[in-house]
Amino acid sequence: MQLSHGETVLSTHSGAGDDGRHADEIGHEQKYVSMLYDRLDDLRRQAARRLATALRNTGGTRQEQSQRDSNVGMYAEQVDRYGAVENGLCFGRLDFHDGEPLYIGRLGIFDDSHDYEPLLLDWRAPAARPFYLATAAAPEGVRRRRHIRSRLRTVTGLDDEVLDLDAPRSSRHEELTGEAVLLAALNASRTGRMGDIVETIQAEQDRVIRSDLAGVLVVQGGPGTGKTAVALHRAAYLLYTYREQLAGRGVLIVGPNPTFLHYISQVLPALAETGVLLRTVGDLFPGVGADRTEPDEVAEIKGRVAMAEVLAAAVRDRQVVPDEPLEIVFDQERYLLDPATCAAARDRVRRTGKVHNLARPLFEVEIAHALAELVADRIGIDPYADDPLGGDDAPGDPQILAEADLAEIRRELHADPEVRAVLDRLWPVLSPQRLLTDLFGSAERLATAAPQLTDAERGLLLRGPDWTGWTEADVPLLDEAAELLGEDERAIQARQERERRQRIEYAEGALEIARGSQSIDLEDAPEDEAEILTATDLIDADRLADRQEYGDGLSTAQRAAADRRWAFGHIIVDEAQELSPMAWRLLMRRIPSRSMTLVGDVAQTGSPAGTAAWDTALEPYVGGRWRLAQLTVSYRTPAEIMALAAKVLAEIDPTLEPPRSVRETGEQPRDETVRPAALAGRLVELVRDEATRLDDGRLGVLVPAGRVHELARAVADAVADASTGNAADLASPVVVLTVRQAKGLEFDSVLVVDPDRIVAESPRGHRDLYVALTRATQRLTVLRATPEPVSGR
Ligand SMILES: Nc1ncnc2c1ncn2[C@@H]1O[C@H](COP(=O)(O)OP(=O)(O)OP(=O)(O)O)[C@@H](O)[C@H]1O
Repeated sequence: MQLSHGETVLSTHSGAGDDGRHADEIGHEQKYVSMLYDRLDDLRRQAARRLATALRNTGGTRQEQSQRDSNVGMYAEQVDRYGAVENGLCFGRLDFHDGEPLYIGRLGIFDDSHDYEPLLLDWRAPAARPFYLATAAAPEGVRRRRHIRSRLRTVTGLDDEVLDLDAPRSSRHEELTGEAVLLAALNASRTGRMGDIVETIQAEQDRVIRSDLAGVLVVQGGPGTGKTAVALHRAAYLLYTYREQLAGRGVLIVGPNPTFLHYISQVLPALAETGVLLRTVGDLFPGVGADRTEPDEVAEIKGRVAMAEVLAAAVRDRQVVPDEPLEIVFDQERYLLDPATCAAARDRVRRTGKVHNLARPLFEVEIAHALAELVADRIGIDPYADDPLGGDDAPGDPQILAEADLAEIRRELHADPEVRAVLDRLWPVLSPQRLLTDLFGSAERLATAAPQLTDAERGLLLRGPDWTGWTEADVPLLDEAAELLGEDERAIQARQERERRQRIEYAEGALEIARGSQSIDLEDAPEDEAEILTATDLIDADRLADRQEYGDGLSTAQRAAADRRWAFGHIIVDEAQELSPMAWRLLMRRIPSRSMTLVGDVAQTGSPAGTAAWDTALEPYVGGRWRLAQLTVSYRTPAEIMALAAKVLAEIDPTLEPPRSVRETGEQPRDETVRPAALAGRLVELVRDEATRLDDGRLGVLVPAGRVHELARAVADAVADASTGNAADLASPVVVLTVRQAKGLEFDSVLVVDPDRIVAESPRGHRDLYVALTRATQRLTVLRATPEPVSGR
């Protein structure tokens, strides 16, 4: 392994075979690290004990219950947090020219017997920053940066960098920190799950991670520059730095697909942050699972911003004025409600500016009023007469009496089933689902609501009568419709019930944690403590859930997930270039403060509805008020592979610069061409061959979408444990995916099959190929079925 660039540090490695001095140093660090683990154990026991006590406390006033509930949440979270940092608790040490050394780790531990001196600094604390930023040229007072390697609780090695321009240099790399540890991490076999990079965050990444909370930050970077890693560490950093501000509102991370979310799902828990909500856009309409797929061209139309107008028109279209007078039988008499009356009622209600469902009661009043006048006419009540009932002896004010009669008639009309049926026809209460189902199920409705689309486009939107379910592109439309319609009571009640169920789940989780702590701690807990811990059995999840209702939002993520109108404290979008204009609208509604981090690469846009320029996507929401950070170094893709990918990038846009690879492998990508009929056979041979070289790593086979079933079957027949599809198990040694499914993922070795077809399959085909070619950390093989070169189109 060679480095692509130079560096100004001295790197010494200690481990097996090291001299006595290193052994002493390892022994010294081991002592310190063991002391930290003892403290961690104390903290964990203390939190478990407090959780048990809080759980045992029942009764009291609502306010007391609420206080206890927040304690339950807080201690449960602490138990979680202390458990999460078990691996690699302390990974760094800074020695300064003056003063005491600082140890850096996954969380802060303080010495309560010595004025709360830090024993271990949280990596996110400002004082820990030189660990990531100090260089020989700008050492920030640091003399030596030490990476402490460990397995479980044992220190296994040390990597030191002396930040001294005059020190002997072991490499030429100018910009890397913790080079040896970094390269070890980059060369390690992939596991199918993303790991954290907290030990080796690089300076340009650190600046993004610690950028201010406010405003929109766009992080643009080529493949493998660590955008996803940075996005996740930024979430952890923001929660640490702005905990007060974010705890109640929560942080949402949006990713491109469920496989990707699964791939990254371990990172934040390993950083002891569990409260972040990970979702795809398709998950963001509570109660709807977007599990159907549809052709790209349909998704593209649904993603257009014009769909907002289409939906608004579709709602207006449901506020009906009949062509003919409507006959209503009330109290055995026939009445005719004429179109002009309906139109006047509709216009008056529209003018109030209320959204459709919330305006329906106003429309009811208008129509009941009009009908009541017809009824009054017939039975001879004259609201304007002095004595509407005509009797000389009628007591009281005749006008008041007339109004009372009219009000009574209106009430009866209101309750009358026939009148209600008319109201439902003229101004139906609609759910977003109903509006969309009716719209996409009717050519006439589409023609009325979407004159700006062509016949062919409307034809693409039209669904057959037995269509059920929703696609990802439907979700922003449902959300838009919900805004236009307003929520009716039933939806609110259903949501409250869902929230209650989630509180029960949360409470069950808290009880599990308490019981788990009980079994860990009982061995060495004094007897009375064991008493306290077993008290958790007395509380059931249902009761705890009821108490949570008045709690302070410790299940923020769950509450946010169930509430369409939740306003988050911060939103991070990964692969943000894939969002359609309608998806942007949805997300912006979830973040009125516009505190967002958007990471992506406009050169990798695969979705036809996605964006090719950040300013176009953001203009409608923040104008030009967003800041851009660029990541320029690729940690994933070795230089040899990047050189090949760069040719495809030039096809996409010759002005775009590929990222600089941080390393070379010395192995050129393989390129093979076979006759089309021989492709599947040769693929199987290559997969078998690669599988033997994999060691413990993973092979990704990336194929054209149009051939995925056929080629996945061929691979599955040839090797055991191959996985494929939207729910592919990335831990399998061999995974067969389309490029879309492989977005954001990486493998030790990658086989790109039939690149020409990948390019031909979509208008963004070159971008797809660029993504495919940049997924490998070690080896790349391109298998073609045509004689054309990869970049030759
Ligand atoms: N500072 C770092 N230390 C160790 N590993 C790193 C570092 N930065 C990035 N990596 C690793 O490089 C790989 C690529 O990172 P990541 O997936 O975040 O890149 P990306 O920019 O999101 O790529 P893509 O655009 O292809 O989705 C990952 O394995 C990640 O862990």
